[in-house]
Amino acid sequence: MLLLLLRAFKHPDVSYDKVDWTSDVETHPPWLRFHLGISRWELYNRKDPNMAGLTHYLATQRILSAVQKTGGTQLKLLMSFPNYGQALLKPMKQARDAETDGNLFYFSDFERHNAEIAAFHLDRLLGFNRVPPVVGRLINVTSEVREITTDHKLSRTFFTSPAGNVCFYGQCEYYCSLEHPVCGQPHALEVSLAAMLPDLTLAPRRSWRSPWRRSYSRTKLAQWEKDPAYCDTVKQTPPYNHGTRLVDLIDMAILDFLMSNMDRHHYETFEKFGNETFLLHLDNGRAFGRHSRDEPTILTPLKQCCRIRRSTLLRLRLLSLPAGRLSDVMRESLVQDPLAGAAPLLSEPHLSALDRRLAAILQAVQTCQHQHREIIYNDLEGYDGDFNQQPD
Ligand SMILES: Nc1ncnc2c1ncn2[C@@H]1O[C@H](COP(=O)(O)OP(=O)(O)OP(=O)(O)O)[C@@H](O)[C@H]1O
Ligand SMILES: [Mn+2]
Repeated sequence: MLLLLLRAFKHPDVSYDKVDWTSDVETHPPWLRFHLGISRWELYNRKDPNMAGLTHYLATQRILSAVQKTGGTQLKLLMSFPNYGQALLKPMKQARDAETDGNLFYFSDFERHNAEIAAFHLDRLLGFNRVPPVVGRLINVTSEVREITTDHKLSRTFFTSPAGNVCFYGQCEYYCSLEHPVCGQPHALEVSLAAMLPDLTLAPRRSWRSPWRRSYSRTKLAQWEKDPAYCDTVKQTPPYNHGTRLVDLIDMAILDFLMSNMDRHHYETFEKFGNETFLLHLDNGRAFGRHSRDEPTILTPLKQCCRIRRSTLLRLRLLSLPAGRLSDVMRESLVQDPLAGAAPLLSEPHLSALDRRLAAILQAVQTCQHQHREIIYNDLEGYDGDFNQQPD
């Protein structure tokens, strides 16, 4: 008892927990189990019982510190928990059902916290498992950011708005100004929290420029937009000329088309796994901006290359059947998020846009099948797994 009291005295509220885990997995916190479970082919296993623990952990752990995360262009915070776990926070900036202004270019769009959450669910339902787990959480910007931050550049930007809400804007390249505040109501703010990947010193990552990157210019077209045979060149260029890299890029285009994300300029891989590994689907904040129209150019890699993984095609077909329609399984999956109680994470028009876009992908595959003989990359050879079953 005395020992406990002494420990409490030595470690007041603001400190980290004493580390008492061993090499026994049972003693590991959820974030460490997540890190140790990363494989060459996926970021997590859909059936891993730790996944529920991890999301619950992110949604409920006491926040010990909040600092701005450098790198990238928009405001993000790095949150730390008492057991040394960390999460990347993106704040709510606009109402969930606000549609991106049609006069804004994709590179001027805000990031959306609900897009980060929905992208994690969608990626998992597609069987990719390449987005770090993300949950929604209602935080108190005063007690869980302002009062605990050691980041002076961040704390300097706090203010009380004319409406009486606590707001801040931080420091970053875009939208970090008094004109674009992030505001609580008056303290409560919806955010997304993504599990942090292992530290770069432990698991260095490589960043790859997407061959189908947009020009990020109002006037310039990218090469792929001018050359219909662009994929012929890509197919001959390492690492796209070997293994699963090209079909993985096409998987990523399929995910992006479904959620209308035009901002996939780069992607990352874990260096340790070399070129034979999955692609991380990080940064989905600009997805789900518009439900009333589709952006066909996002599907260009599929249309130009006419290649698709067999497992992906089977999953897409399954999700187009009335019994397991994508919009229905997404709706069901998203209600598990803690923020779903406030309002659905994706509005109905966004959900039905998923079904419409899925039909467009299957149509594109069919068009390919009329033009080419070998479009399917058989990644299921000798595999009698569960790809024909409903995703859960
Ligand atoms: N879950 C994560 N764990 C660790 N690092 C991450 C995670 N998510 C993103 N990052 C890193 O943080 C950087 C910035 O994140 P993100 O791309 O989401 O922000 P951004 O402001 O949209 O950036 P950009 O403007 O470059 O697109 C990424 O390049 C990535 O390397
Ligand atoms: Mn981004």
